[in-house]
Amino acid sequence: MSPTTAIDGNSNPNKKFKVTVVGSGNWGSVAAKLLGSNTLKLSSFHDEVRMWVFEETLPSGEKLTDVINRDNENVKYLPGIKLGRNVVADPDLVNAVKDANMLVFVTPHQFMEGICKKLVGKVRSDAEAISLIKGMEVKMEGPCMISSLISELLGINCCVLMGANIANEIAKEMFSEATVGYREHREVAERWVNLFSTTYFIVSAVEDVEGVELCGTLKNVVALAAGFVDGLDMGNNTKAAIMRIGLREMRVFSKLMFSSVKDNTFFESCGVADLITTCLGGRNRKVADAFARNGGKRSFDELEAEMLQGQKLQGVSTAKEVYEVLSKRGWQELFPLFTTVHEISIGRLPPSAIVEYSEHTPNFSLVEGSAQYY
Ligand SMILES: NC(=O)C1=CN([C@@H]2O[C@H](COP(=O)(O)OP(=O)(O)OC[C@H]3O[C@@H](n4cnc5c(N)ncnc54)[C@H](O)[C@@H]3O)[C@@H](O)[C@H]2O)C=CC1
Ligand SMILES: O=C(CO)COP(=O)(O)O
Repeated sequence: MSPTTAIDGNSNPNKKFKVTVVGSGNWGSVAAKLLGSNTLKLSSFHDEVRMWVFEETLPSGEKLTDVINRDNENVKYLPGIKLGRNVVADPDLVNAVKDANMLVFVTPHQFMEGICKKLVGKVRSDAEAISLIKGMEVKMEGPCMISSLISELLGINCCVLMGANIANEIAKEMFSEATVGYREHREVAERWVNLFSTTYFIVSAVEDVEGVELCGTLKNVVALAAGFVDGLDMGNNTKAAIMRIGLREMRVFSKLMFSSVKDNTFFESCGVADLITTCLGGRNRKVADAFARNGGKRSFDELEAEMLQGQKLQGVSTAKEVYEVLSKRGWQELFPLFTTVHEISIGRLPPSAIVEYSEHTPNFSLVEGSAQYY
C-alpha cells in the first residue's frame, strides 16, 4: 500500500465509492443492511446502497420492490428487519449497476451466469467486485468458480467474502467473523474489509481467492451429510465424524483443483467455522434432515419449496457439480463422502448409506498436488 493511500484503499480524497448489491435474498438483504449502515459512517463512500431485486409479486398483489422501498423491509426474504433508509431496491439490473464502482454479488449461484451475461458491457470499467456466493459452475474444461465467472464475463477484478455467516443471526447483529479472499491487490481487499467491518462483524483478508471460495462452496455438501445424520438420529459422534471427513475432502478437492490453495485458509472463518455453523444451523442441514426423515421419498425440490418459501439450497446442485468433476477424472473413490451425498440426494442410495460407505473408505493424503493413499 502506498503511504498516501487511506485505510479504505482510496488514494484520491475527492473520489467516492458507490456500492450496489446484486441480489436481495436472505443474505443479500442482510449484506445490504450492513453495508448501508457502514456507508453512512464512512466518508469515502456514497450514502446510498442500491440493491437489485429479482422482481416478484407478493400474495397481496404488490411488487416486492415497492414494498421494500415503502416499508424499508424485505418482507419475503428478511421479515422483521429494517434495512436502513439509504438502501434502495431497484428491479432494473442494468440501472442498478450502472453508476457503481463497488459491486457486491450475492444471489443463489445457479442464476449467476444469466445475470453476468445481462451485465456484459454494462458495468463501469473501473468497478471492483466481490462475490458472497457459495457455489460453482462446471464447464467442459472443469470447475469454474463464481468469482472467475464474474471476472471473465465482466472484465473486472473479483474478490470473495465467505464465513460462518448465517444471515438471520447477522441481521440481529450477533457477533461473527468472515474472510475476504483476494488475488494480488491488497489495497482493494482492505477497502472491502473496511466496507464490511462492524463491531459485530469481524472481517480479515487472505491472499487465496480459490481457497476461500471453495471452502464456502464445498461445506454445503458436507452440511447435507450432517443433515442426513441428524434425520437418522445418529448422534453427535457420527456428525462430528462426518464433519471431519468432510473437511478432509474439502481440503483435498480444493488443492487438487488449485495448487495455490493454502492450508491455513481452512482455519479461517471461511473454513472450519463455516463448516460447523452450517452443519449445526444452516438451510442445507435442515432440508437434508427432513429428506432423511422421509426416507428419501420426497425430493429436495419439493422439500425446498415447502420449507424455505423461495430461499434456495446450494448444496444439492453443488454435490452434483462436484460429482461431475469427480466422475470426469475417475476420482469418486477418493471422495466417498462427496460421492455418497450426491447419490443419496438423487435417490440412487438410501440416506443410511451416509455412514455405510465408511467401511470401504480409503485414507488418502496429498503428495505433490495429487491424491495418494496412505
Ligand atoms: N442465507 C444465508 O444465511 C447465507 C447465504 N449465503 C450464500 O449467499 C448466496 C445467496 O443466498 P441468499 O441471499 O440467502 O438467497 P436466498 O436463498 O434467499 O435466495 C432467494 C433469492 O433468489 C432470487 N431468485 C429467484 N429466482 C431467481 C432468478 N431466476 N434469477 C435471479 N434471482 C432469482 C430471489 O428473488 C431471492 O432474492 C448463496 O450462494 C448462499 O449460499 C452465504 C452466507 C449465508
Ligand atoms: O452459508 C451459510 C452460513 O455461512 C448458510 O448456509 P445454508 O445455505 O445451508 O443456510
